[in-house]
Amino acid sequence: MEEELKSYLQERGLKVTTDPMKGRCLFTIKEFHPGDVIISQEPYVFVPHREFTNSVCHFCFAVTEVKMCSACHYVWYCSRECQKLDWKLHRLECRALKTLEKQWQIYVLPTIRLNVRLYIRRKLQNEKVIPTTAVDNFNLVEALVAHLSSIGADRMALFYHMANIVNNILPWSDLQETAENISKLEHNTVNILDSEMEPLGMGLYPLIAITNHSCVPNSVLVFEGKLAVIRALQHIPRDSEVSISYIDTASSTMTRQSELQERHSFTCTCPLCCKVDEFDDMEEGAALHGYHCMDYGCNGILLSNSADADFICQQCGRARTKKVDKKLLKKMKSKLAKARDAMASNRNEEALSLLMMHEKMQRQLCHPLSVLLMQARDGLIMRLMQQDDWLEALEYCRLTIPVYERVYPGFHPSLGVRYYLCGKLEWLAGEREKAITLLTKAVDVLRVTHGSDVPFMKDLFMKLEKAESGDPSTISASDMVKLRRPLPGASIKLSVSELATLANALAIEMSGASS
Ligand SMILES: C[S@@+](CC[C@H](N)C(=O)[O-])C[C@H]1O[C@@H](n2cnc3c(N)ncnc32)[C@H](O)[C@@H]1O
Repeated sequence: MEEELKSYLQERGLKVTTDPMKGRCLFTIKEFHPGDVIISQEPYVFVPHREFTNSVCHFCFAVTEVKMCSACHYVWYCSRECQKLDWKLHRLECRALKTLEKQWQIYVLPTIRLNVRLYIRRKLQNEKVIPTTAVDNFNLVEALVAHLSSIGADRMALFYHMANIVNNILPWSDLQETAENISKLEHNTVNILDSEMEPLGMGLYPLIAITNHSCVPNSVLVFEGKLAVIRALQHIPRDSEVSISYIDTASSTMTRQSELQERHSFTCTCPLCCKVDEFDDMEEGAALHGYHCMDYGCNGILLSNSADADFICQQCGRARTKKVDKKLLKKMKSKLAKARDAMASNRNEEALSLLMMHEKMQRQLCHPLSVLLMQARDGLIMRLMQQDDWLEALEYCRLTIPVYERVYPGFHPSLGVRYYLCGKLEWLAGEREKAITLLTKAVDVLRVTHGSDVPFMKDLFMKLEKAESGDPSTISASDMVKLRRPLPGASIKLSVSELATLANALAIEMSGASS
């Protein structure tokens, strides 16, 4: 099988090498050009995220009307075809889930299902019920990193608890092996994103998982349904390492480094991370996470040379004292708390107006290129779009463009998707020329990241063509997909709410055991 894999990769201009720091690496043995597909793979196992359980087909990952499996009530399909295609695997899963004792039913979370499916798929491949190929076999899963030695005792206890849940669903599973697999899944599973880079679910792609991370990657991971595709973002000469980004790169070097260490158990030494102590890197961090100059006409970056010193604008020399900021921060916290209260009791108008006030205060505090401000505006755009307030959403969307251009430079899917959204909003606002400019920019970026053949791109090409010909039906309200915050493209951890549910279950079980 190893030889088969080698020749599979060779045919695609690739090879696997090993590096003492990174482990396995994916290398090119031919050159690739921007937009070229480097490698693609169907998932070994995959499940939708909890919030999409009943809006995404559990087999083809289409976001559409789905029907529940009437036997287990856990799995949903868009058609009889999808149900049939999944049946070999789901048959065992279905039998296990429908006989599951009631007290265990609430723990059938996506991460647990992923493990259950991993077990079943391996069993079925061992029994030759499901065929194996060079790129679809459990050996590839076995070769993935698990970082068991760097897992803390608390986390390991949680993995064993999860393994216990899996064992209640599949009594023939092995506790230790499942706990180790959970760690493996944590380090290698990726978020499956839709074309607008919205996370729909998670999948394990053992071949794709050989690709290492860089904060300045030469490639990008995108999805066509559940098919994972790695595309070149630039010219990649032969004998180069293929890299993708595991995280949202819109953050300072220190933030990126701690996220990579915490979530992926390594220290990044990419060209951007190597600059960690340099002045340029500090300035960049201060723009992304720092304060606005007290002269609101000045866009200088503020730096402080000690913990209790004022911040000094590097452009005009004005100082910003921390005392003033404390007051403003207190006001902002209170607005945010009130907005959350309003959201919790569905007082949406009130929540929106509080969030707008909060954003205004944030403008006084944050540098115009701040990612915090950008994220707050993304949240507002989403809320305004949910209320079909296209004009107000456009105002905020325009403000985010320079920040997106800075934090997602070059061919970045998030930038392309943002140009697309802003272009659609400009069209709805009657700004034809601006819309065409933005849709053209979207095409330029997304053609490289997504390729030209996917339905999403065909739709964009058609919209641009219609806009250029002045067709009034180019974009309508139904084209406005509700925006959520894009998540990084690679690797998942258990979500906070999943962890809370499981930790709670663990506490209950332990108190039960001791009484
Ligand atoms: C999805 S795997 C990538 C393939 C991995 N190198 C292997 O041998 O299977 C992720 C793991 O690879 C390693 N890794 C990825 N990118 C790295 C980098 N830039 N520097 C050091 N280690 C890295 C880390 O151990 C990380 O947890």
